[in-house]
Amino acid sequence: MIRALGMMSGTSLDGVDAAEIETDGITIASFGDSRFRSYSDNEAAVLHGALGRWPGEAGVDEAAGISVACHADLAGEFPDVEVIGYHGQTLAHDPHGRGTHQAGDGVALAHKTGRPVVWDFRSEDVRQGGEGAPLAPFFHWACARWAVGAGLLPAAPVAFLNLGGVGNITWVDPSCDTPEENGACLAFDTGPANAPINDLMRKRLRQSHDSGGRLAARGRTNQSVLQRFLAHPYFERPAPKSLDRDQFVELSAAVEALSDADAAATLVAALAAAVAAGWRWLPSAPSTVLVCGGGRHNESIMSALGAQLPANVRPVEAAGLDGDMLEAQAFAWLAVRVLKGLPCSGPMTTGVAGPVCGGRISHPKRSCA
Ligand SMILES: Nc1ncnc2c1ncn2[C@@H]1O[C@H](COP(=O)(O)OP(=O)(O)OP(=O)(O)O)[C@@H](O)[C@H]1O
Ligand SMILES: CC(=O)N[C@H]1[C@@H]2OC[C@@H](O2)[C@@H](O)[C@@H]1O[C@H](C)C(=O)O
Repeated sequence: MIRALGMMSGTSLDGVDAAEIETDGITIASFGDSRFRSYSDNEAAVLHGALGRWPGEAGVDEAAGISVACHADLAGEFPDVEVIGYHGQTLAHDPHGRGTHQAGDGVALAHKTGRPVVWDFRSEDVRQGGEGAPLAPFFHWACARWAVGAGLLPAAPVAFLNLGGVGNITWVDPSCDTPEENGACLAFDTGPANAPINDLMRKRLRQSHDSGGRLAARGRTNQSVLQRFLAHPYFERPAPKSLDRDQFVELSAAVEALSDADAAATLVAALAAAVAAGWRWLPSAPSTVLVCGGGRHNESIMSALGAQLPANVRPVEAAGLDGDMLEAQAFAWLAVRVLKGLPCSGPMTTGVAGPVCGGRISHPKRSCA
């Protein structure tokens, strides 16, 4: 077993999650400590300013520097880990065009932390024709197996719905022995999740998010905005498929004329309707949807999902897991898979032709005695 630290800074741009697990890259032996470090206003402003940019473009080096500094800070709080899985900050994602761009530098992080760093998890999948995202699905398989083993889930297909800046869903059959085998997983990004809500709150009310979904709870969904949103061709595309953070900019533009509460309510309804629109791509209807990511703290989102999905909608804590740290844990687990040469994605998670290992391994500089 290897003690690994995973660090994830997601598309909601709120900060960096760090979590430790012990694993052989297949089984989860134990979950360890975790921490969150939020971005300062200045860091968040620089990262927001660099969204949509590619390596070499203005602001990208500064964003990468912020990413390395924040991650090095956090890693210092986990002195016992043997390897670090470092996702980096996604600034742009265009898998069938310019590629995928996670700002950061694993070489610099390895030097700063003195630990081997596994990073650049998505590029190889994209290079081989895949979406490069989502990558947490194989870990969802490991979590489902862990929860079944602990008697917290029945050995039946279940879905994990992650609500970060963007939403992504994984259908998992925990009776499969490997995540890459046919029929084990099916995954895709569902649509926008917290990113447009956060953007609305920041722009109109100078708040980072709609705490508890209280603003949305006071509003009414604008049906014509919702119907226009659902006419987007993305929903007709079969899975696997992935999204860039701001691929649905027209949704944010469409709520501009609405009151604060109606705009928030409409964005929540759009999130839930997007998940419901993706339901048809699942191999079978799961009886339970386990929700992870910050969106599960938004009660308006949870009740909209409960109303729209033909399944029990529960926070992932119902299966003994930590919904705030699942993605960071995923990159710890994936780092160990990369070290062992095991695949991190496959045809049913990113649409790539065959299983892909991906990731780069950077070692700290050795000083000469
Ligand atoms: N108490 C809360 N009430 C409402 N929303 C919340 C609450 N806590 C967190 N959130 C939402 O969840 C977001 C953070 O979610 P999370 O940490 O899962 O995102 P991420 O890791 O950036 O995303 P991604 O999955 O896209 O990589 C916040 O920006 C906010 O929008
Ligand atoms: C390109 C990119 O960073 N995508 C993120 C984003 O945030 C959620 C969703 O879109 C998912 O596809 C992915 O993150 C998670 C960790 C994943 O790869 O599974």
